[in-house]
Parts: sequence; C-alpha cells; structure tokens
Amino acid sequence: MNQDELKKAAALAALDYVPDGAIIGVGTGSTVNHFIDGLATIKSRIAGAVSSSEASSARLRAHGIALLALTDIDELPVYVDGADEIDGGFAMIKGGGGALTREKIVAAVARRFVCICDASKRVATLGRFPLPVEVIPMAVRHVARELTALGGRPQLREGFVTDNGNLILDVHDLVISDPQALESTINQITGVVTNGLFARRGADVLLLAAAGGVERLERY
Ligand SMILES: O=C(CO)[C@H](O)[C@H](O)COP(=O)(O)O
Repeated sequence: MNQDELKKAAALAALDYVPDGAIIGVGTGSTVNHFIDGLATIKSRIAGAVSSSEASSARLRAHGIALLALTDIDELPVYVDGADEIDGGFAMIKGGGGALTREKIVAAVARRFVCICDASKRVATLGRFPLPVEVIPMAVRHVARELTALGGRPQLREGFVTDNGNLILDVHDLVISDPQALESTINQITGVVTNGLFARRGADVLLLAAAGGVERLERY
C-alpha cells in the first residue's frame, strides 16, 4: 500500500467512532479528505459536521453534509483529524495544512479526539517536522525573534495566508522534550495566535495504518 492508501485505511476506520445522530468535528488535510468521503456514505445517520477549515467545509458541502457553526454548539462527541507527527503520549504536531487554530478550537469542544495517520507519522520525540505557528501579520518579526531565542529557526511560509487572515512561521530545529511546556511558552509570545503543538489537548484514540492493517490505540 502506498502512503495515500494507508491514509485512506486509517480514515475509513474512524467511521466506527461516529455515533448515530451526532454532530462530528472534522479536521483538515489529505487524510481527513478520505474521512469526509467516507462520512458521505453514512451521512443519513449523522446530524452534520463542524469544520476546521474552508477547505474541509467545501468538501463537506460538496457531499451534501450539513455544516453547523461551532457558535451554536456546546459539545461535540468526537473530533476526527490527522497529524504531522504523534508521539507515544499522543501529543501531536499539527498545522502542516495551516489550519491549526481552527483545528485546536474544534478539538477543544470535543469529548474524544480520534487521530488518523499512516504509520510514518508516529515518532519517539516530536520535532523533526517543523512546528507551525500562526501569527498576527504585524507581529511576525517580533515573534520570529522570540522563537529564535527559544532555539528554533523560524521560516515564513511564503505566499500562505490562513483562513483567519494570518501568517504561518514554520519553526525548525526546536528541541521538544516537554511538549506541554513548550506549547504554553510559545502561546504566551505576544502576536502568536496559537502553535501546532497539541499536547495539552492530545489525541484520545490513534488509528495508525501500516501495511499489516490499522492499529487502534487508546490513550491510557
Ligand atoms: O494539521 C493538519 C492541517 O492543518 C493536518 O492534519 C496535518 O497536516 C496532516 O495532514 P495530512 O493528512 O495531509 O498528512
């Protein structure tokens, strides 16, 4: 199986975690696109979806899946999303697609975070994938200096604007020995909207696809 086939296998396994009649939180990315396509096959038994990006909203809409606003909802039973890296404690780096802020907001409202990945995303220590940080445009040089002081090498994602009208700094070479602490530290830099460490609210279930099948792992 190639990587895209593995992503699809993980994504379709997540359909087992969709309760009847529920509103589902939906992430962003190529793995989630397979999940949305799968969700379309069972759309008659869900109430709709809350989306984390304009791209996922467009795909949900194209399938005729009802879109609901998070402002109208107090709780979601499940949020399904991919990751760029996930460690043994189910902390993740996300935001390769630049949707990290809305992803973190929708995930915060969900009782259960189901992470769908191909096996290449599993790592012992986070940080080989550059950490995305969403930044208010006027603060970009200030935030870049602060990230450099933390030991990182920030690079502006050229030609990219987030759904919120902000910029992304991709930060290379960070040593992420304590993901929760670093998540908080970076979020405290003035001008940062949020960063792609999902450690304080990590995944609850990991569906990890490899050649031998999809492994279903639950956080202790
Ligand atoms: O965080 C994300 C988007 O902001 C994605 O979940 C992450 O980048 C993984 O993407 P893909 O499923 O395409 O490998």
